[in-house]
Amino acid sequence: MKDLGYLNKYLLKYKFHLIFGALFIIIANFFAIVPAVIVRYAFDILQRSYGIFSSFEGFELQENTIGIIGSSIIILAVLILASALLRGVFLFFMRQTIIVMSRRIEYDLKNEIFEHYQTLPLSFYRRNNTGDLMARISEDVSKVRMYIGPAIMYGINLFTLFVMVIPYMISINPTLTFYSLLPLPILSVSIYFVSNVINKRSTEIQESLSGLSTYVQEAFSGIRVIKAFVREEEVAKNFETESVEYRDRSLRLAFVQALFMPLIMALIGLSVILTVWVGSIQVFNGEVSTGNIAEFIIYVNMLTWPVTALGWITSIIQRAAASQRRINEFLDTKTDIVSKKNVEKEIEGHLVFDKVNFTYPDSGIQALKNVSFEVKPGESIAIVGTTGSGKSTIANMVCRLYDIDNGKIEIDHVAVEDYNISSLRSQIGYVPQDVFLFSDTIENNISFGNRKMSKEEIEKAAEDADLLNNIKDFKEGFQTRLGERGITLSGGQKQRVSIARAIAREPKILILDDALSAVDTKTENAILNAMQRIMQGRTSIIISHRVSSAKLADKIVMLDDGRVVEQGTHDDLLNNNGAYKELHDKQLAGEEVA
Ligand SMILES: Nc1ncnc2c1ncn2[C@@H]1O[C@H](COP(=O)(O)OP(=O)(O)OP(=O)(O)O)[C@@H](O)[C@H]1O
Repeated sequence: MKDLGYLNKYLLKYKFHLIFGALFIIIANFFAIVPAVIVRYAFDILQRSYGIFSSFEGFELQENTIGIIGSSIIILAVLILASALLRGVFLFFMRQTIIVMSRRIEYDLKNEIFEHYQTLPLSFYRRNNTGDLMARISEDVSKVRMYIGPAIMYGINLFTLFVMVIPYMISINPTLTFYSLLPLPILSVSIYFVSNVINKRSTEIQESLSGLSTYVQEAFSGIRVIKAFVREEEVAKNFETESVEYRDRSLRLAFVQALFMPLIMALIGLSVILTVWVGSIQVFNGEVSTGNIAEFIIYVNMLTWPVTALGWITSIIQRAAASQRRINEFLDTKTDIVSKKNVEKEIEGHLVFDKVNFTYPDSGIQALKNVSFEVKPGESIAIVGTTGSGKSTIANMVCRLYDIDNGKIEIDHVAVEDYNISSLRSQIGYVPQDVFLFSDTIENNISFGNRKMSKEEIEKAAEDADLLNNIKDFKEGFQTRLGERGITLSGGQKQRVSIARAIAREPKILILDDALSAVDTKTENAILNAMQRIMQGRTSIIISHRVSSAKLADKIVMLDDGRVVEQGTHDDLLNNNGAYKELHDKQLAGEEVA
């Protein structure tokens, strides 16, 4: 319950919805009670009039009596209709205030969680899988909404109806009240247990369903591999196993759900029987009228749903509390990547790594060991090395996606931790190793870093990334959609869109993390030459496996197992006859053979 306290700020925000909602519930309940009282009057009028009617047996006056009784009943019927109508109007207002409030809070909460997600560091995303992140923002928020909406609404309804009806019933006859309400607590407790079983089974079904959809999604994403390895039959068999589990769980749920209504009906029936039985005895004792029995039956029916709802509300609140606890867990996770001094300035791009050590927090792998190098503004540096030697880690450090263990990383003599993070990142153009493009147009993908880019700027970026000719070949040019419902680019084309996106924002530091691995050496050289213009006046970090990319850089750093083993110009390193020369000769020989 404590966890749900987090939502109080939202309830406060929408307090007027809540207050008016409660008011409308009270008014609607008032109009629900009125017909019961009218029915009692009608019954009593009928009973008394029957005596008068019989005494006029054989007289003309008997006809008139029928007329008088008939018109009184019609008036009462019109009053009942009017009450029902007014009740309906106020029930409409009740939902329009409280359910609307719950939908607004749901919207606010989703936005709050999403915005919070965006502030969290990469390590958070490595610890938690996407499914978990999605579940909290969709399923958990929906469960919480059930508390803010239906649970609160039916809770207030139950409370006001009890306060209004039960004292009134007791004032008429306490004994009859006791017997007619006797089955209701049993109803409430049974509903609580039944709805708990329903919830448990629904959750199981949800899990099966998400397992099933993850399986289908992966099967279709990897359809090429499945077909190439002729695994269709096995995949279909696995799908069937998952489906069978889903079907069986659904059937188990259907069984419990089928119990729900009969249980309610049986207990209501019991209440009615008790009311009629105990009521009749009291009519004979002269303690109540027959009208009172009719009135009590209506009250019992009126109280049944709220009492049923009590069990249901309790289980909704429990589930909402569990969901809110999970949401709070994420909301309480704060990013540890915060700026120390919030320095916001235009950088020139003087980058210094000084004895930097870094260990990935989740894997415990020390990816950088005592790494030192310097790049002057406008210079280019190539970082080469074997797989897993720590090249991409250097890019992560410059963008401050992680904080280093010790040592110093400075840009323009200011430690990276002191920069305002958004300001720093917005001046860096990063082409990651695993290209990620959005399912959007090519134009929007290129202008992603700065939506206010002009058409000319976007075209220029595409030209510099050697992409313009490809785009011109597409029927819709820059408006061509990529991804699921669009076209599929080749690996090299994707890399070039990613490069265009990075250079379009005119960054001060440009990082190409193995950005040309999917293009041939000829295209690689063409792109790098075209990029000379862009790289001018910018600090460029070119991370590569290939010596052909590295040799264009002003300086080369050779990494091995997280350590700098050599650094200098291409010629220096060739003269050194060390690891770089060895890599160079190997790749040259490879190219000649090819
Ligand atoms: N996010 C991460 N969490 C934990 N460990 C990581 C993470 N990223 C990389 N590592 C580990 O850190 C080491 C350096 O990885 P890095 O990606 O920097 O290598 P790389 O030189 O770029 O390799 P490649 O050329 O294959 O891309 C590797 O041993 C890798 O397993």
